[in-house]
Amino acid sequence: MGLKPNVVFVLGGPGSGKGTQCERLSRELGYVHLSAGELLRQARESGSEEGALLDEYLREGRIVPVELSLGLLRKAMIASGGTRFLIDGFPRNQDNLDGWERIMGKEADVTCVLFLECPESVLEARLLHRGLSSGRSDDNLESARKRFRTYVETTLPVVEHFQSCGLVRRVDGSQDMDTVFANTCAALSDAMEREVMAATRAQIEAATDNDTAAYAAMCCDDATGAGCTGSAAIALKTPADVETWGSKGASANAAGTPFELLNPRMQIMGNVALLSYLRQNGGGDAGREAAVEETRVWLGKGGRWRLKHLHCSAIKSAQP
Ligand SMILES: Nc1ncnc2c1ncn2[C@@H]1O[C@H](COP(=O)(O)OP(=O)(O)O)[C@@H](O)[C@H]1O
Ligand SMILES: O=c1ccn([C@@H]2O[C@H](COP(=O)(O)OP(=O)(O)O)[C@@H](O)[C@H]2O)c(=O)[nH]1
Repeated sequence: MGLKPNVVFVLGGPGSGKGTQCERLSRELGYVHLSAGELLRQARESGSEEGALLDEYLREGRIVPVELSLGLLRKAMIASGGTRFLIDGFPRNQDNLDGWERIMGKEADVTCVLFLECPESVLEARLLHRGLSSGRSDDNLESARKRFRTYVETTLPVVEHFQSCGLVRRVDGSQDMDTVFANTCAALSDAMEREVMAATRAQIEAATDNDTAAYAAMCCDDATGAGCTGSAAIALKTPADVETWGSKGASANAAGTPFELLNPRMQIMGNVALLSYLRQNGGGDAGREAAVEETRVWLGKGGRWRLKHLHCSAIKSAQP
């Protein structure tokens, strides 16, 4: 099975700093940032037949039907080629949430919901200030107040829904930008750890399926592997490299061999993740059981996690 896209929803009142934080998170942590509002504004400008309708929705701060917003988001997700997304300003109401679950529920995993909390007075001041240069038809006092009401009435219940699922990470959005950024990074760390575990599992599954192309597609251009090859680090870039790596006995796999990752330890430093674990290969057939100590260094870049380095050392006897 391939790697499902991982999604972080970023919610908060109008002007709470969603776009500002997402832009920096995408740059520094390697996510693809998609703003539902921005995609709708682009669609409005594109001269499509929905343009006039969209203009009214945006000006009034009303939430457009999910078929439209989610259609744009889904198209942009596919076009990006990424697997790690910050989806900014969506889902904003029950219709959005139902649409997401119906259309994307099985296609993507929501790893967390980043929620920027900010009092209305701060939001209002920010939007009026943004209105001096944004050119947005909704950055005025009247629209701002309507958008805030919509946010309270329809978006907060969505946040409560995610809260009951244990997915919400709250951050005080009223602090200065650097402090908010540091707090959002901390709030995202467990979601990033889950992304890295999922990427690791997907890559090992590619190995056990002998899918060298899928394995290589998850590697950086300068990726290397070292350890039980008995030699210096070798390149791990192309499917042929992956084949060589496997033929040196590095992976101790047979096609479809089940495996377990025991005692995982992870450290995330910006867009670098370091993961060590004991891989127990099992299945019980033909004496292929073996344990391998592995360390994977992953780099979050361009909307994906890519393997930078793999070190492994086989343990001769898997059983204590
Ligand atoms: N922490 C902050 N402190 C002060 N101003 C901020 C902060 N975060 C964002 N802003 C400013 O407030 C305005 C709204 O931020 P933005 O990121 O566009 O919000 P949103 O996407 O939630 O509507 C922008 O002009 C932005 O520069
Ligand atoms: O999923 C979405 C996201 C945005 N919008 C519309 O786009 C506007 C602007 O949203 P954005 O997130 O860009 O800005 P914010 O209001 O958070 O500053 C909203 O008021 C809505 O009218 C929408 O209908 N559906």
